[in-house]
Amino acid sequence: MDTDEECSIVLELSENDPFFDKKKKLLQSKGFSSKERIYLRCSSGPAWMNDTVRILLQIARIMQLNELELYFAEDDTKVEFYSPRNELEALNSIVLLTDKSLSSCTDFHTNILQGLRETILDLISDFGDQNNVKGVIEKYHSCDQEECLVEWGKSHGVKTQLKIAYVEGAGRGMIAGKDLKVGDIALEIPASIIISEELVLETDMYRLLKEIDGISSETILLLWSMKEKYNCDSKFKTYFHTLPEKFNTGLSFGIEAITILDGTLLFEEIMQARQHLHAQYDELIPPLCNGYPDIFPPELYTWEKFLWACELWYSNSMKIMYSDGKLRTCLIPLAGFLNHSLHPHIMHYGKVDPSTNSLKFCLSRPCRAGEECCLSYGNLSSSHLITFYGFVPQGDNPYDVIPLDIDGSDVDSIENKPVVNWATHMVRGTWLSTNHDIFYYGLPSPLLDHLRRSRSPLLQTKTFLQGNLENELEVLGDLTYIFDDMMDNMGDIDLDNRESFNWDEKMAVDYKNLQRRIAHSVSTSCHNGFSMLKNELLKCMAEDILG
Ligand SMILES: C[S@@+](CC[C@H](N)C(=O)[O-])C[C@H]1O[C@@H](n2cnc3c(N)ncnc32)[C@H](O)[C@@H]1O
Repeated sequence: MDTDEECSIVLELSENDPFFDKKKKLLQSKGFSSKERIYLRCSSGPAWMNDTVRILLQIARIMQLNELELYFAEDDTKVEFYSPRNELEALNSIVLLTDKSLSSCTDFHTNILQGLRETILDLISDFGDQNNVKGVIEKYHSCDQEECLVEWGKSHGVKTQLKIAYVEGAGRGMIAGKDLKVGDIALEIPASIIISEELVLETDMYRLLKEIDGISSETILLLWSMKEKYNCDSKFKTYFHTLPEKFNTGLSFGIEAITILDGTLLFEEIMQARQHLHAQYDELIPPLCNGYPDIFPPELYTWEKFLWACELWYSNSMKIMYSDGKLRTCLIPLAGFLNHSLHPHIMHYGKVDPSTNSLKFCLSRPCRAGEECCLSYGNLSSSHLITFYGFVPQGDNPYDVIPLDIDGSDVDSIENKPVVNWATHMVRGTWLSTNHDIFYYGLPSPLLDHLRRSRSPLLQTKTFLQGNLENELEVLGDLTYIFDDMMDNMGDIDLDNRESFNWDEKMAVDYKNLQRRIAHSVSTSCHNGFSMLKNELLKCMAEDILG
């Protein structure tokens, strides 16, 4: 921010950004550099604010891309939107920049900056309104246990603007008690009531477990929580009383649901996770119960109770950065009622504030009174959410990708242009793409470029020359083969008796339909591509004949 006559904001891509080169290239493709000074000139016409905001957002979006979004980001000026997460991060990053500038600018510039801030806040609000997935509140349930926990929390210093209620399809959730705006603290939890490894350090259990080679603090905490749940004198007994008796995650899927999943990515994910947990249980628990039954009473350390604790930690824990700079996996009473959304209100919550020694859940977008206030659990695919949390989020999940088992290593340069390497390749629903033109087809450019180069390393790509068009047809042919085969392997689902399905079978069917829809969209986009390419090839041949 300049303090002289010209008011400006500088957006700079950090050199420490792990994707600096890729983002710089994308910025350049849209006519920007990695450091852009944007002048805020109200004299430059009535549309200056909209024009300025559009440019600021274009740059901020690219700077805020994560790796997966970057893979699917099309180097095409038509693309204005990458993902809900990215949009909110980009808008919030501009608010942060204006706040910083406002704290150091002259009176002359205050109005301009405040005007810009208001405009961005309106955009954040509009973005939320357009994308709100309404949590339907089931008012008739009572939340006695939960109310006790709120009271217990308040007596330990919790500050909350949220109430607990039942939300259709998601169990309990947290609802705004009044209108909350960007930056407001919806919930504040003192570090003293967070369940972390610190609690266990002084116990006999810890002294024994720490001797086991390679045991993680997460595993120690998990074993501690299995016993603490039944400790009548536990400081956390009010918290443990509010936990469900059953979690219903993918880890507890029955054989029928698993059978439905045959041929899907989720099948592999659940099988691997279960094998891992069984191996861990067999290695750890019987020797502990046999050797130290006083500390590990066998009746508290059954396989079922172990699975319950695993599901608790997978679905309810958060990774928190403490003031000492250490990242700890924690259970956080009350915050554990916050549900996940693809359009979350709260995106940043993982750091203990050293000045208050508390964890603050601040809003990145407004939440109206009576609206469910949601978190982002992270950039997670539906298969991960089913396996470890037991639900499929509503709406289009940009992290639902199908990885492709092809060698990702690329040559270093082609046509004298440096090639940006990607170690792995993937696809997602092509309905998420805005560019279905020839040479794009709604598919990710890194994948297409890789397939083009591996078929024909020296061709000039994206040209209407016959050789290149034929190469494109072969690339799309390879992809169609992969995805038609995937759909065949998944088989059909008999949906006639869906209503009689159990919770796990329903989830399995929903997931299979999702993977099928993605594979089908890729196959359809390839077929549309074939038509475009064949038309161009015909034109090419006609021109050749006509000379
Ligand atoms: C941290 S807890 C949130 C509180 C939880 N609803 C409860 O009643 O205890 C995480 C669990 O909430 C549920 N959940 C969270 N977000 C959800 C969503 N968007 N849709 C459906 N269920 C959700 C899942 O069962 C998940 O394992």
